[in-house]
Amino acid sequence: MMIEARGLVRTFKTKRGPVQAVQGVDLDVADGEIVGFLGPNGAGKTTTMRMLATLITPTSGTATVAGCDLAKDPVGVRRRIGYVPQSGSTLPEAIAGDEVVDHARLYGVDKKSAIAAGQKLFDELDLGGLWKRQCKTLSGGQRRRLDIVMGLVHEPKLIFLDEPTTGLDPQARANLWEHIRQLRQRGATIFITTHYLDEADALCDRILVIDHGKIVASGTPEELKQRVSGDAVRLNLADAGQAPAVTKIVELLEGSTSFETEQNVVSFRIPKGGAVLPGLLRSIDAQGIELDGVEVHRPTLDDVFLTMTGRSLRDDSGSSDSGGTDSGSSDKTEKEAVA
Ligand SMILES: Nc1ncnc2c1ncn2[C@@H]1O[C@H](COP(=O)(O)OP(=O)(O)OP(=O)(O)O)[C@@H](O)[C@H]1O
Repeated sequence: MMIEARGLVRTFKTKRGPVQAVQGVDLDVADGEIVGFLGPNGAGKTTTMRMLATLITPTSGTATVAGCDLAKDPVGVRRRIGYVPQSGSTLPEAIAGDEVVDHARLYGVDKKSAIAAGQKLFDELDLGGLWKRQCKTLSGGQRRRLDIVMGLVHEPKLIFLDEPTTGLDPQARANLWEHIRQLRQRGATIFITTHYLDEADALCDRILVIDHGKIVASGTPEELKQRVSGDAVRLNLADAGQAPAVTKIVELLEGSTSFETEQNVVSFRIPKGGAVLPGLLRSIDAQGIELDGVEVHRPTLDDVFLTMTGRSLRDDSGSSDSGGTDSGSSDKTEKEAVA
């Protein structure tokens, strides 16, 4: 197991009283997995990740990360991980390449290897030609990719990525996905938070959903989608008058729920909609009822979210870095802690 956490709790003291950001999280991440950590704003994702990356200490609970005990050997954990914070980790005045090399050297990489590894990553993440640029002159997307280079340059076996694709254009996102897949192929384990559900769906082997500081669901994207809502089926009837008869047939199907009729359309949800369809069509046909069309929609991760948390993840938070937390002030802490 690359990460094994039990009962992780983190409470923040604030002027308005304690904030229970993480309230007893158990999680396991196997070697070589890409695990997506999803949840609405303020759910506790960043706090959990920062605990696992040794940047803040848990109020209680235990964890083994990359083979080292989080409490007893935080230095061992730090040496084996890469962490790309939401808020970025480069200094505006610094030269991009220098930042990368300095960062790698903190992890014991010699200068020559650090330059070679850094420049290779620059090429792979479309930063070619920017090695000597001051960080503040880079575009937002370039700076984000520079953050990612910083997290990868020392070739960690476990990589924490906190919303790595926020602020990237679609092409850069796709490029980063490809890169993440390659990292996994080389044996790395990836723990990633994202607000983009399509990203989680396409990239992650497994997804953990957190809400109000607690894990509320865990599974492959496919399992989660099946478990929560089932497929949505819409039957277009040639004659709206047949809707009650069709509804009766549909209600008899095992696992069918959420029946709705709107004029000549009967809709419902059912697990594995594609598999029940042939039998259903035969039953409808046997009663002499004519259909104009049938649609089956697989549930999306957003459906999962809505069912699990009562909130949609598809809000506008992906388009800004706000998130409402202390991302500005955490910058320094993260840099110091890693150093
Ligand atoms: N340093 C802090 N001091 C006080 N409260 C904090 C601190 N850091 C986080 N919190 C609070 O803890 C809760 C969880 O925050 P966290 O940043 O972990 O959520 P998140 O799931 O990462 O959210 P987002 O998607 O917006 O980044 C929030 O209510 C947040 O305001």
